[in-house]
Amino acid sequence: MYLWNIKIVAGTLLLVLLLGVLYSSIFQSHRFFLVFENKYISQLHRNGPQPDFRTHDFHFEVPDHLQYKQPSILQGRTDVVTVTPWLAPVVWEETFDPVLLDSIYRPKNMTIAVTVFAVGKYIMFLKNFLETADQHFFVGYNVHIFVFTDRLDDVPQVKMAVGRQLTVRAVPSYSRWQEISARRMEMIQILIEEKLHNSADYIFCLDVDSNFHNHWGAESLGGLVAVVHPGYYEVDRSRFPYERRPASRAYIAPEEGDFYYCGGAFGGLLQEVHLLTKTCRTNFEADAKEGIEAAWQEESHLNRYMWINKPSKVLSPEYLWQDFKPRKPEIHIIRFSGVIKNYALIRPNV
Ligand SMILES: CC(=O)N[C@H]1[C@@H](OP(=O)(O)OP(=O)(O)OC[C@H]2O[C@@H](n3ccc(=O)[nH]c3=O)[C@H](O)[C@@H]2O)O[C@H](CO)[C@H](O)[C@@H]1O
Ligand SMILES: [Mn+2]
Repeated sequence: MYLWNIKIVAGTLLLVLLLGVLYSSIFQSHRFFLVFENKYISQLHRNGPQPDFRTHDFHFEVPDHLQYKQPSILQGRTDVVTVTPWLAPVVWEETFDPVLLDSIYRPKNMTIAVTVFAVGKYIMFLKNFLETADQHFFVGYNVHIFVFTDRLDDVPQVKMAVGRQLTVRAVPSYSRWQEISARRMEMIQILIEEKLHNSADYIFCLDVDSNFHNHWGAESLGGLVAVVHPGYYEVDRSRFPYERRPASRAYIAPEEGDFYYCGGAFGGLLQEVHLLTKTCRTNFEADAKEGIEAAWQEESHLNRYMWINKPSKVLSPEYLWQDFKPRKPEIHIIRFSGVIKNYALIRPNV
């Protein structure tokens, strides 16, 4: 009888122990999951409260009897890759027909918003940016350019074609160029929430120290649009200048990532760019609280975002070249390109 009691007590203890182990393992994994979610926010509130964005029709109707070159699935560019492994188009010259695209998109009467920051001495780049945009960027569409600057009196008067408008927003200046560049995410997020969500369809966020040289139009439209950086498309991903410290929310491991994308040009539908900017801003600020600034500031956070949230359209380096780089044979046209600049003369810090 005594032995029987000991067996019951031992059995009960064993059961309690097993339940304890089970409980703590579930609790721990749950907690780990929460910490992970918290630390590496890849995208905020896709299903949560969002501004009331415009709805879109993706109906591709063309006028009767429109004349254009016969499409082929056998002939076309063979020197470059024109689709990603997740089946997003990669846009290169000669992969699209601008006449056909305009006949689809122009009747939709959409508005394309553009953000461009000209803080401190970068105001010197604004005139050429605006003038060349008028000549090459979405010609014939409604284009609304938002200039963010701390030098309101120095914004140049530039004549713009019918259907195009410019709005100037005052922004503070920061003492470090890294901060000026990175804070763009926050300001674009706020612009979309306050003003754009129901008055534009697509948005492109561009560097001011760049000029347009050739057509940039409807072929670039997509849900989430990224540009492959001209300096890294021939480089193994382990050598991309991604943020490599695991402590940062922009971290990407050497064997991870798709392309190295530019911080100087990205865009897409307003709701997509809203999520991107909000997520990058949140992660940038959370890193800053822990004393970390990613290797290339918001560009590093953008690269992590685009790795997790694959862009639906990828623009080739034709869409952001660099003037100091000799043109490569695969680059048949340069549409937009960064000017050569003297960093020591124009940045507030070195
Ligand atoms: C071509 C490209 O992808 N460029 C990116 C690259 O370096 P960049 O050398 O192109 O950076 P940058 O000096 O052009 O700064 C980015 C942008 O911030 C604005 N600005 C900057 C400093 C200043 O004093 N005033 C001012 O207005 C301006 O719009 C400028 O174009 O890495 C940066 C990381 O931080 C940004 O992601 C840039 O977009
Ligand atoms: Mn730049």
